[in-house]
Amino acid sequence: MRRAHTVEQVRAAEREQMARLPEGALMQRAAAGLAVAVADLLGASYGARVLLLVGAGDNGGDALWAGAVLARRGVSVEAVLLAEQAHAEGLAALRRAGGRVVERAEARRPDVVVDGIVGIGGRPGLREAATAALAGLEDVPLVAVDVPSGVEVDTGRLDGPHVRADLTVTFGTLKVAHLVDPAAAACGVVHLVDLGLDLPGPDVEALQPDDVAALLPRPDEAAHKYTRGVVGVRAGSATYPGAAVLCTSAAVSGLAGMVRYLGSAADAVRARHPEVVVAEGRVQAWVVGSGGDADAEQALADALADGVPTVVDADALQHVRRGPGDLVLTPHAGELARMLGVERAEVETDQLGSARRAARELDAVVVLKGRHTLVARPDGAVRVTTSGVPWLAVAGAGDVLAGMVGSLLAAGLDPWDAASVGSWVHGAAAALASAGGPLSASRVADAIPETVRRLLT
Ligand SMILES: NC(=O)C1=CN([C@@H]2O[C@H](COP(=O)(O)OP(=O)(O)OC[C@H]3O[C@@H](n4cnc5c(N)ncnc54)[C@H](O)[C@@H]3O)[C@@H](O)[C@H]2O)[C@H](O)CC1
Repeated sequence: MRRAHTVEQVRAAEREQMARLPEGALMQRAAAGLAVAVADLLGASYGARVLLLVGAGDNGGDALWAGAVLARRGVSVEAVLLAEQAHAEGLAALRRAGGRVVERAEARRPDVVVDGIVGIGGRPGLREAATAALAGLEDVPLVAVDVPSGVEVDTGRLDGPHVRADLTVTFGTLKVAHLVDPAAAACGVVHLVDLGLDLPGPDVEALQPDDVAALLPRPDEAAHKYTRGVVGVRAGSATYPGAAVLCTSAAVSGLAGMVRYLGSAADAVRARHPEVVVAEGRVQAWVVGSGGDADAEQALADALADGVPTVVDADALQHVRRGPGDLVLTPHAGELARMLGVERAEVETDQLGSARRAARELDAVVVLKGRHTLVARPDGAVRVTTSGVPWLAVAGAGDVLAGMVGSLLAAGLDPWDAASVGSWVHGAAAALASAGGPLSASRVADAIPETVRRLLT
């Protein structure tokens, strides 16, 4: 499990650790890890050029101390100071090692830029001096210290100009901005340097393959189709029969024991999946709404009347009301904006806050689909899905996700586990189906069994 903590949690843990260590030891650990990461990026150190952009605080101190380590390895290190003051010990160390402080205008073109402007002490946006210093370096590989300067660390929001990093070297623990978009997309590859911090429970977390494997349902020796769970699908319409096929393609991928389908696309579903039972009957979970069009409201009412966990997708989402029952809602940003009565841009800017608000207000698990899909629980717990690929942004992908989550609900996972495991497998199946290239939603559904096999063997 990857865990991300808030600035307050990190600072408290750092204070505890600093009390146990000699003065400055934590920063030395951080700087040493940063220097190794930059050296790896440079390849050959000797004669390479590194430009440090240094802010007023300890984030700049990390950069200066790392610069001193690199300078002792033969790297040509120059530092541009962007504030009235800079970390005194770090500055002295850099100069002792042969590094130079220069004005931006006289700095030589570097092989790597190190963003030590601000870290977890920064407010969102960039000041004029930072923006000016970054100008002209857009095509130079950039390493952010702790977090890219200008992002909102605890929410993942991007309010104003910010640094876009190729690599972010962070310390002690991940921060929320490393996992939650849109800030996560500005971090590049995130490398964590361990500081030995004693940390509380995380603010957000990201399932890893071993976590998913541990949560996936497996049939035992006595299993039969009913003990493995029956998932019902009420999806598709005369306008969108294909959504029913895609939704059942994922539901029938083998994680539940049986799939029932009720709706107007029965012929298309049966033709593609003869194992799907097109008849009324008991189910342990429903999936409603994918391609539902005008049928969605009645389909939702009929499904909710059964009082079983229900995935609500697409056209059924607008009919959801807060109420009893284990609901998993699977909106994209536009659908969530309509549900919350806000602009789409607000949801895209504050994905974490929007997902948490909807989960709390509707008393449901909310899956806010995106590059890093968020899975929010009514109590505020959030998991981030990092297994996907940009190629997954295709029509029908949401239909497949809904069917996937429904099958896990029917198999007995609780709504948060079903939604976060389903989202993770959905992303991983897309990565497998993509293999670096384009894909269709059908191929994602087809890749689910192999994705699960690779997790379980
Ligand atoms: N404390 C430790 O043991 C360790 C800290 N590490 C590094 O320290 C930074 C956090 O340092 P801090 O001094 O608290 O804040 P910053 O350096 O992030 O910010 C400094 C300063 O900058 C001003 N400021 C705020 N917003 C902006 C802005 N948008 N633009 C420019 N300047 C801004 C404000 O005055 C701030 O106080 C942490 O990220 C680590 O890099 C070590 O890594 C680990 C040990």
